[in-house]
Amino acid sequence: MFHSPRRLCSALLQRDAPGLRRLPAPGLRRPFSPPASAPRPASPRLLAAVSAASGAARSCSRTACSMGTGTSRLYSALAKTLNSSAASQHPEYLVSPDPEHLEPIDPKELLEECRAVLHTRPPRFQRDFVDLRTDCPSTHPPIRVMQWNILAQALGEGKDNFVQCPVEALKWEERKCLILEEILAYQPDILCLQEVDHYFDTFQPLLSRLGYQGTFFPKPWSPCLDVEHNNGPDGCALFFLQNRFKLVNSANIRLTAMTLKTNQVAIAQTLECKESGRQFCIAVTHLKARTGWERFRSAQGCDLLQNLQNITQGAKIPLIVCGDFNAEPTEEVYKHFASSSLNLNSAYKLLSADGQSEPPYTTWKIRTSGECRHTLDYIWYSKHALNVRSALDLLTEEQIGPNRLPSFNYPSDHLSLVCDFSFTEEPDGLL
Ligand SMILES: NC(=O)C1=CN([C@@H]2O[C@H](COP(=O)(O)OP(=O)(O)OC[C@H]3O[C@@H](n4cnc5c(N)ncnc54)[C@H](OP(=O)(O)O)[C@@H]3O)[C@@H](O)[C@H]2O)C=CC1
Ligand SMILES: [Mg+2]
Repeated sequence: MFHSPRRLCSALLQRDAPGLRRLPAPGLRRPFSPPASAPRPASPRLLAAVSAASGAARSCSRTACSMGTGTSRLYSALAKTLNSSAASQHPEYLVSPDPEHLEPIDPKELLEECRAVLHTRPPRFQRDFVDLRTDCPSTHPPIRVMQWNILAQALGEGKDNFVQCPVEALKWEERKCLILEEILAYQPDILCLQEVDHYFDTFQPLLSRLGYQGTFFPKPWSPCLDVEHNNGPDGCALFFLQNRFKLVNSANIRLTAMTLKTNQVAIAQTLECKESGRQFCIAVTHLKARTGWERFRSAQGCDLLQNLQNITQGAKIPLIVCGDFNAEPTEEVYKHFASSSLNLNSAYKLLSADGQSEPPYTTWKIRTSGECRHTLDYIWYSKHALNVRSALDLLTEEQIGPNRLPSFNYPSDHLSLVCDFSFTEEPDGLL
C-alpha cells in the first residue's frame, strides 16, 4: 500500500563515478515538493484545521474531538500529537495508544498536513537516490531501509548545545512535522531510529496508522530524564510495514561492555518477507557517544556482534544492522564490524567512486566546542546475501549551510541514510 509509487524511479542524472546513476526521490515526494527556491505551499484549509487543533485539543476529550471524515480524523490525530507536550500530568510515554489510533491514514494526507504546518519554513532539501546495481534484476520489490538519529527533543533543547541553531527551529510542533515529512518522502519499508523520545505519543500512533508495526527500547538511564519538561527516556525504535513483513522473533538487547551492563541498547528482529518468504534479521543500535569512550564502544560492538551471531544462527540468516555508532571509520568498533565473520559491508561506502570509502560526514553541527563534522552512522548488510540497489545521496555542504544542523530546513543533527536492498538470487549462497 505504501511502496508502489517509488518503483517508477528511473535514472536521471549521471553521477561523477562511472556506473552510478542519480535517481529522483520517490513517488510522493515529487508532486508535493516545491521548486528549490519557492516557499512552501500553504493550504488554508489544512492550516486552519491544524492551528485550531492546537488549541482545541487542549480542552477536548478524545471522544468529544472524534470526527467523521478521513481528513478530520487525520486532523484529529495530528492535533493530539501536537498537544503531547502539554500533557505533563500524564506521562504519555507510558500510555498505550487507544484503538482510534489504529484507523489507517492516507500518507498523502498526512504529508499535506505536515507541509501545511511547515508553511513558514524554507523548502525541503532535494536529495536523490543513486542507482548502484542496475545489473541485478530482482523478481521482488526491494526492501527500503531508513537509518536515522532523529535527535531527541529533550537533548536538542536541553543538552546538545547547538549554538548556531535558533531555538525556534527546535520547536517540537514543527520539528515533528519535518521528521514525518522525511519519512513520508522516502517511504521506507523499515525504519531504524535513535534518540526517539516521542514514541508513544507521536511515532507509534501515527506510524501504526500508516501500516507500520513498531518496537521501542528506551535507554535505561536516558540523559533526556535530566532535562526539565522532558517527554520520557530516549531510545531506539524499529518500525516495519506489516503488509510486507511478518515478525518471526524480536530481541531487546541491553549492551554490555567487558561484561558490565551499559546504558546503550539495540533491537534485533527477524522478519519474513511476505512476497518472497525469505527471512532476514534487522537490528538498530545507538552506541555510547563522546571521545575517550572508544574502547567502551568497541566492547559494545563486540557484544552486539555476538548477539547477532546467535540470532542469525551463525550468519545463516541475512542481516542488516543500522546505527549511530558514534564512531568514525578509523575506530576499533568499525573495524570489528568490517572484519566480522558475519561478512558485513557498509552500504554507504558504495556511494564512493571506489566503493571503499565512507561518506565525508553523516552528522554536522556546531557546538560551543566548535564545528563537529563526523561519519558516525552506518547501514551494515550481509554482503553475500543482499545487494544494495540504490542509496539516498547525502546533503551537500551548500545545502547544509553555514550554521550546519539542525536547522529550519532539517530536523536533526544527523542525516537520514536510506538504502534499497534485494536478496541475491541464490538463497543458499555464502553469507
Ligand atoms: N542518573 C544516573 O544514575 C545516570 C544518569 N545518566 C545520564 O545519562 C548521561 C550519559 O548517558 P549515556 O547514554 O552514556 O550518554 P552518551 O554519552 O552516549 O550521550 C548521550 C547523548 O548525548 C549526545 N552527545 C554527544 N556528544 C555530546 C556533547 N558533546 N554535548 C552534548 N550532548 C552530546 C549524544 O548524541 P549523538 O549520539 O547524536 O552524538 C547522545 O544522544 C549522563 O550525562 C547522565 O545525564 C547516565 C547514567 C546513570
Ligand atoms: Mg545526539
